[in-house]
Amino acid sequence: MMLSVALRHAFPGFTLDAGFEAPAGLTALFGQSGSGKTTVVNAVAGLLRPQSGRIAVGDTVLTDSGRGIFLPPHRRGIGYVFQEARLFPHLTVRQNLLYGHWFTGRGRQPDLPRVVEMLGIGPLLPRRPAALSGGERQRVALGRAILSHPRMLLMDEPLAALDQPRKEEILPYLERLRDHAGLPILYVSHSPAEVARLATTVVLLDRGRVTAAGPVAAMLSDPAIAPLLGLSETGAILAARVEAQEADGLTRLSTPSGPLFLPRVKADVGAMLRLRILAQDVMIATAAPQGISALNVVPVQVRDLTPTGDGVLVRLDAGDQVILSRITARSAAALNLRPGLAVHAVLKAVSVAPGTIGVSAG
Ligand SMILES: Nc1ncnc2c1ncn2[C@@H]1O[C@H](COP(=O)(O)OP(=O)(O)OP(=O)(O)O)[C@@H](O)[C@H]1O
Repeated sequence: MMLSVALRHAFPGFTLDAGFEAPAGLTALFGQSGSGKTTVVNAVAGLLRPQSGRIAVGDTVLTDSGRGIFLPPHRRGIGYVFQEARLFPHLTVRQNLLYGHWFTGRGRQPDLPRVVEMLGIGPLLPRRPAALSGGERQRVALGRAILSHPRMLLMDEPLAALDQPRKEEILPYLERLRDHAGLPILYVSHSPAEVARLATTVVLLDRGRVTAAGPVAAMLSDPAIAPLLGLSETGAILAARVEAQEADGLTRLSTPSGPLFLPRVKADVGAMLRLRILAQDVMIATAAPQGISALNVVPVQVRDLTPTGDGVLVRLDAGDQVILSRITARSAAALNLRPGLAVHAVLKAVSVAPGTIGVSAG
């Protein structure tokens, strides 16, 4: 199942001219304020009829200006999750969950037990929304969206109204949805950390146009693209496998370029993790450093150097993965860094914050 979007719509002073494809998994629509994210979301939802364009999910055409097709919002089969969970206050959680199903279930059995289990909301079923925390409400809203048997999910900044602990509570459920729902999820976000943790595909919008799109690891490790998310947030993601929980509180991970050690990660041995390593937290050493406190020294090879605002972004090949490092131009010159040079990337164990570790499928 794939969402494909091609749109052109001109407002006075702003033209959206955007096309992208969102496969099953989570596609993050990322861009500055005013770049056109909401306009895309409204067009996909059927709240905006574009002057020209085509939007389809799999074989189902939602909008096709050429053929005069424009399905109304309630016939699009889209499950929505907004910033604020819009639950019915007078209904219990169970009734809220089944509400969408009554309208769109089309006779199918609701898969309530499976969804309740996936979202961990069993104990909440008899309660009303007023008796839930913000994070719990958002989990119920996710459940309601899934139980409406949608073709796709549309999430517009679903975590923006939550504080950090509440966000942490929801993220694992979003990961499960991403990996197990088998649906395209179009996810609007302002947050590079959320994109790095959740996205399978990233679509970058700038002034109404798609400036880059592709798989998350490639997008976040591309020195021409990554800084568009904000230079201080630039960082590659690495896939790693949990190898062991060690006695001194560290977790040993394996990557194609060797082991990594992190403060205890709550994950089972064998689990695959997605690590985010900010470019500003990576130092480069031309010789294997001795007598330093950093635990993680990874042998890498310089692929290229890209000047950025106030420094140089160095792309480092680590096995078949990429690490980005941001250093000063002076350091790059002093180390005589050049493509092909074998060096060591020094990562501080603390540079991988718990909030940016995600579990991913495969
Ligand atoms: N109905 C409208 N009439 C005129 N201009 C509009 C209309 N809707 C949106 N725009 C303009 O289109 C541009 C893109 O707006 P949009 O809300 O899609 O951006 P956004 O990326 O979602 O921004 P934000 O992150 O701030 O929500 C803005 O310049 C906005 O003023």
